[in-house]
Amino acid sequence: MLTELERQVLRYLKDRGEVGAEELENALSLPKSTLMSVLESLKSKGYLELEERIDKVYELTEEGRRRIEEGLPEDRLVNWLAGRPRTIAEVKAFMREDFEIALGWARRKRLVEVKDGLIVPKVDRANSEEAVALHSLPGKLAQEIASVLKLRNLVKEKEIRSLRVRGLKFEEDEKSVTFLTTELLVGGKWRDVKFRPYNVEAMPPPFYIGKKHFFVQFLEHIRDVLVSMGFTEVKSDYVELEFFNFDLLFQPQDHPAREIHDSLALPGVGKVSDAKLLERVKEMHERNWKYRWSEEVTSRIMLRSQATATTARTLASRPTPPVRTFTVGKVFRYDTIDATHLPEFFQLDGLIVEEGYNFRRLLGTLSEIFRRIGIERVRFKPAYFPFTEPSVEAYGFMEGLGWVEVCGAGLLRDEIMLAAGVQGVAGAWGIGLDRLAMMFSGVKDIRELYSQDLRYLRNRKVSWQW
Ligand SMILES: N[C@@H](Cc1ccccc1)C(=O)O
Repeated sequence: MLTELERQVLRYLKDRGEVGAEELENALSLPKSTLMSVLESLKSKGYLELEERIDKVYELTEEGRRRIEEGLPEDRLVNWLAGRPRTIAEVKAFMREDFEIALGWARRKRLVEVKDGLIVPKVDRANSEEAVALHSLPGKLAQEIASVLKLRNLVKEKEIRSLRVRGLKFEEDEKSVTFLTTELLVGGKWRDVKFRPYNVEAMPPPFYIGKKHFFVQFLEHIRDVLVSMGFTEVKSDYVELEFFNFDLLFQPQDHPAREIHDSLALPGVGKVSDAKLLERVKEMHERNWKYRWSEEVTSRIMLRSQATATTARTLASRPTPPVRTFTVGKVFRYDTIDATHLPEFFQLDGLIVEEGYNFRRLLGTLSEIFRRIGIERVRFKPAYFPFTEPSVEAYGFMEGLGWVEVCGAGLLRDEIMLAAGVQGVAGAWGIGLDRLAMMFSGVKDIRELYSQDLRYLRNRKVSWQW
């Protein structure tokens, strides 16, 4: 069965046989894309043929446009002479910079000859065929004249593509049968009807099954990696006391990270419920940093700026070693949004507390995490964090990107372990997850990780391999 549009096209073709697609487009006032799909469909059903044509047309160059206004130099020369011979000097004075061209072409075309220092016209007036041709542009040109004009840099070639539509059948094929019915079978009528063939190449409509956001998939993959290494996930709230975000982590109260332009303060205050812990932290700050520690500052609330705040809370719960916990969560920092920065992003922070844990084992733990994430080559560099000693930064090698900073880590300071009242040696680390996700998914703009555009998300994939 043909659609109404297909029938319309056939009706138009019936009287004309062959037309240009552009003509059809205008006659039926259809958008080009619609017309094209109708034509393709009719073609596949054998109603018409399509032929793409490439026509050469010519158009004026800048110079061509100027010449056509003033007249070609040789024509101007002849028309100025108006049948009378003139001296070369006179002609030069009139033609100026066009003298050579004018004389050259006029002689070649035998419009003038040069005799005894005079330029003698052989015709009274000139209007060369080139000038006539130029006036007809843009359009087609005869081969010889086209090559002359091209040589004189007066025209340039342009290709115009067009589609010719040639009708083959103009009446709709007799109706074909799609389903074999009992009636057709019993009556034997199936012998006479025409069956419509299956088109096994037809594209089915896309079917979108529900799936997780690719960034969520990535975060879950990271969780699986940590769980596979014997870690337990812990969580805490976005709204955090400065106490856990900073003080318990040995970050002094005048530390620049605590400034308003770095972390996001919230109105109101909270309370540290463990008075003894509070007392020990106060003592730790005053003894080591030598300043008057303020309980007011530590009670302020903020959007946590590092997932290490969750680690601090884990320590404050005084777990008995061995401890292996991690947290995957959002953190917040004041920042201007661009392709690589957002004021909120994800961190993975981990904690290991064990008897006899040490720095070398920490480096081993980190290498193993990265190996399981898919980063085989890791390098370490000394670093500084207020809460760890010694501290390192880890760099992972990624194809096409080189060495990329992937993590900060270290052994938690004794001061912190003492204040928290936890036995053993603790290794801690923080990994920025957004950048890793960008690298694994090939996303160039961090904002895409948070995209809610379904059309975009349907085609987004993360691969766990490089
Ligand atoms: N919290 C640190 C990373 C870190 C975590 C744990 C130990 C050492 C470093 C950051 O955000 O930069």
